[in-house]
Amino acid sequence: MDSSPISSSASLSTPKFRCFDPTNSYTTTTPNHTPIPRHRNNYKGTLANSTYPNPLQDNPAYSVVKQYFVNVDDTVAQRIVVAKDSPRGTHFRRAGPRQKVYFESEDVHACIVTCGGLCPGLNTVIREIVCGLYHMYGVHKVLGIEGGYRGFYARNTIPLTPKVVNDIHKRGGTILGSSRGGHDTSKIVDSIQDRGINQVYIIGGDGTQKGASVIFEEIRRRGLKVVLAGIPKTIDNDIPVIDKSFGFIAMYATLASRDVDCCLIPESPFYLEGPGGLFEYIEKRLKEHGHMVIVMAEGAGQELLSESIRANDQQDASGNKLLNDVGLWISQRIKDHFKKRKMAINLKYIDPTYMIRAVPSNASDNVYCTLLAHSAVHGAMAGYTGFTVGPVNGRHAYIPFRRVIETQNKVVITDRMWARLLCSTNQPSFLDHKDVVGDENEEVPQIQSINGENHLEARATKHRELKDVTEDTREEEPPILLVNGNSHLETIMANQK
Ligand SMILES: Nc1ncnc2c1ncn2[C@@H]1O[C@H](COP(=O)(O)OP(=O)(O)O)[C@@H](O)[C@H]1O
Ligand SMILES: O=P(O)(O)OC[C@H]1O[C@](O)(COP(=O)(O)O)[C@@H](O)[C@@H]1O
Repeated sequence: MDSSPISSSASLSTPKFRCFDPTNSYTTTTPNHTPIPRHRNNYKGTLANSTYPNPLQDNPAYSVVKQYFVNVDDTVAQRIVVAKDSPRGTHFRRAGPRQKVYFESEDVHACIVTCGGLCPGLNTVIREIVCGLYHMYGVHKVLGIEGGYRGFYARNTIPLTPKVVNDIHKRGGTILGSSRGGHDTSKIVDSIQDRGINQVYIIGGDGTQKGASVIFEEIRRRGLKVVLAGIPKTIDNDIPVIDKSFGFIAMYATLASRDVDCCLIPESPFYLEGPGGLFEYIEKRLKEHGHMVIVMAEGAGQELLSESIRANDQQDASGNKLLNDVGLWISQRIKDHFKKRKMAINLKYIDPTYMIRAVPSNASDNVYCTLLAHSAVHGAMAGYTGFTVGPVNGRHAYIPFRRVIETQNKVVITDRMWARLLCSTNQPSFLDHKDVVGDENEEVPQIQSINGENHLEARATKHRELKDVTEDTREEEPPILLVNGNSHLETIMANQK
């Protein structure tokens, strides 16, 4: 029986379910204190007791593994660096196979859905959920829901077997299709209920996890014995708590490729004109090297657009704000600037969007996606529910939906990783030391989190007003490659050759 301190069996709200800590996590106050469960309300992070032996114990592939099963008491700490006598912080349930499982294999009827924007790796996750269920747990009823959330009530389904998914990880996109919008909680849960599904695997970004959380609440409200597992994907790294996700990010692509001379991201406001501005840097770089590559992440420099252009409150079907295409606007500003300075340049602007989003995943993401999928399967088989799986400080954990939807991850531009990028490109930071030092008593966040950077915005605005100070002419046309979106530079560079 599961005797985890974070899954107290003390309070039963219905005869069917055991009542659990709402976050599947707990917080300790001091190093010596016993874990204190948080919010002991009516949240249920698991179905009833796991009673069946895990079929993995008879699997020859795993019989060689010492201590293969994860102790039900094991947790993963969200904060691993803590000052003496400071709170220990939140702990999450450690992911992995349990000695006892909640479901008997033949009783499982699982389904998989992919939602939101495409991301390299979706097919790998689908493949590994199907193969994990089949080969590790002997589960043979797995259904693919086509076309995202709306597919639950409006589209077809595909039976998924290891044979069907065998090669899909070599292809981009998702074999199930995806969509934005169309989240109708009632209809989705009706469909889950009508089809007799008891394990739901939902792969998607922050919007998808929000949708999953609402479905989870409805499932609970109806008292259904259905587990819901979220697998996070994100092209823009905005899911908090987890160390990383699969997909591509302008910052990491820049760091990895070393081909980029300047990477512009929304978290780091920049300005065009005057000392320390983008134009000055472009000119310097072109004079030094004769060419340069600028990467613009989606959403970078929105604040540079005038009020009239920015007055765009449109949203996509999922409610995401539609961003303006700053890349095109900046391309024109760069051209105008150098024309005025009588310096000939040859600027090529490329917006790769789905060329990036729809490529197959790379080797490292394939392995990462496999771990995510297997962790989700182990959790679901053990009867855990309402979680997103992901690595926290390097160890996979089951993170309650609430934790991953309450905030958005951002790049912290006063962290070492952004400094590494600045160091690798040599681009200006668009900051002064005094902007960075700020309040010396301010606590450095341990994970990337939302931080108010308004002083940076103010400075960027100030510099935007500055005018050119020198005139110069050149005859050659040094090329600039401006790459927009969440860039996968290998693709871009290959397309250029
Ligand atoms: N707050 C929300 N509540 C319920 N469903 C949501 C919510 N936000 C997004 N969704 C649904 O999740 C799906 C994916 O969301 P979207 O924002 O397009 O992509 P992503 O998951 O990649 O961020 C869509 O079907 C959308 O309707
Ligand atoms: O590339 P598309 O389909 O136009 O979507 C753009 C949306 O996707 C995002 O880049 C987020 O990607 P995710 O789908 O990974 O959450 C948003 O920032 C933006 O709203």
